[in-house]
Amino acid sequence: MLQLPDSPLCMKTSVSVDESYKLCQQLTAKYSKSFYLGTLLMSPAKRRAIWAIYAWCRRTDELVDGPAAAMTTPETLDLWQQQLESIFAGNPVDDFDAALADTIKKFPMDIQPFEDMIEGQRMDLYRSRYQTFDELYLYCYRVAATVGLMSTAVMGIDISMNTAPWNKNKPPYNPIQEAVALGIANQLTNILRDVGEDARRGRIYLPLEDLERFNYTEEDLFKGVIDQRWRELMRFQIKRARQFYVQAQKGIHYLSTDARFPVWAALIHYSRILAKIERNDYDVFSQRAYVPQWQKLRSLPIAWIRAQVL
Ligand SMILES: CC(C)=CCC/C(C)=C/CC/C(C)=C/CC/C(C)=C/COP(=O)(O)OP(=O)(O)O
Repeated sequence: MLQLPDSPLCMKTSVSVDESYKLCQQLTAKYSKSFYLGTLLMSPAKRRAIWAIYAWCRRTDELVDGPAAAMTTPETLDLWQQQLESIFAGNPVDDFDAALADTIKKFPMDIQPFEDMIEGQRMDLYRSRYQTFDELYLYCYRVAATVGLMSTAVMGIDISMNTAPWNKNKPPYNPIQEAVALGIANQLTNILRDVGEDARRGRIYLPLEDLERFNYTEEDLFKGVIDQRWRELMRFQIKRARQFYVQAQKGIHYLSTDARFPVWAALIHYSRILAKIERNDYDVFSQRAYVPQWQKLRSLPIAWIRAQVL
């Protein structure tokens, strides 16, 4: 279980910045093997920054999704927000924060996506249904697109992609919409993969308006009914997620050269989960759409080629 301070603002970091990065690295490697491998393809400075961001996001998520989540109240998130402000003011509170405070100094970024992510976790505290796709989009924006914005600030953009002679006076194109789209696509994929697991916790992330459109009820979902209505509903959801992947792809060549390969690798890997759901005939109730390690490895050369030519 992750260590979260009881009374965060009273604590002080007891480790050096390097040790703090090490803690963030270990946490990243422990919780997300493939994400961690992706960061190894980046320059040392950027990869450390991504570990610091990942550690903060994971700890935020853990507050409402982890083993101690039953103890989390809105006040816990208020304290977490204050701790965030303290990090941004250059006063790290606990041992993981020192790395993030250093990252913010080296890669200037806005506090807004971090605050938005806390708001997203707050939604998980009081909501277990989303009526419309717009409502779900807001949730996905807060818990996942924010990660895209934070990471893009670290990965940086490639000025040479942006400076045709006739564009010299224009600011370089920053692929913010595309970064947001990848976060949304990833989160929608996650939601589709985890329908069964979420239902067992009484949660439905699929918009209820979509259930209604395909004449599929909440009760059907809790029973795990797989029929023509369900398959049509899932086809619709998968198509929507893929549209966000397509939008995201268009932004990758604006990123700095060393970031393109890991981002392509992550995009290909995550979108494969959708194909896996199709291959499982849309059964997301009794099996988890899982992409085996050898398939992840197989997509690396494809990702590499795309990063060079697209
Ligand atoms: C495309 C452009 C221009 C930039 C890229 C910007 C990036 C990196 C976007 C990706 C953002 C991202 C990683 C969002 C997180 C989404 C998500 C659903 C994470 C799931 O995390 P885990 O819960 O650890 O997943 P697993 O359960 O699959 O391990």
